[in-house]
Amino acid sequence: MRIVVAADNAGVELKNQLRDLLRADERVAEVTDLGVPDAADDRAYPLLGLAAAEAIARGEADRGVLVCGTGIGMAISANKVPGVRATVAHDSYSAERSIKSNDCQVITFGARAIGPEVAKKIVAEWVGYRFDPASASATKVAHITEYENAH
Ligand SMILES: O=C(CO)[C@H](O)COP(=O)(O)O
Repeated sequence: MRIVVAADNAGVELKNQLRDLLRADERVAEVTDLGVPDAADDRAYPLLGLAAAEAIARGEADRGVLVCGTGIGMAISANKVPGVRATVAHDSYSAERSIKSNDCQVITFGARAIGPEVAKKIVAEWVGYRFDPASASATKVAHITEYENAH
């Protein structure tokens, strides 16, 4: 699994912790950090979120972990990229269902809303989940893709 990570300056500290966790995870083949590198970089969250989602849409990464203050702006931004599904998931069950029900490639966190240890636990679990393309949920996700392709 190849994972892209990105954050604005509100989320950079948590992003760096999650990046390091993922780099130490033997289930993860590659972790690409699109920035920001530190809190002095004040690029707005959509620039980072869109860049990460575009990397997934181009097939350069399988999944993304995005962090801003709330996680909301990153999710909205990533969802604008055709083919990419993203959500905030600050609890274990939502993170699991974001993969198993929704085939989301992107999970987002709000560094001002969740503690780092909870976020790390959720990410470690999230890496282990897989979407089943033969599941009943796949038919539902297909409606989203069909809409996207038709507009
Ligand atoms: O949380 C954010 C966007 O959802 C971002 O980190 C801060 O955005 P702002 O409240 O507009 O500064």
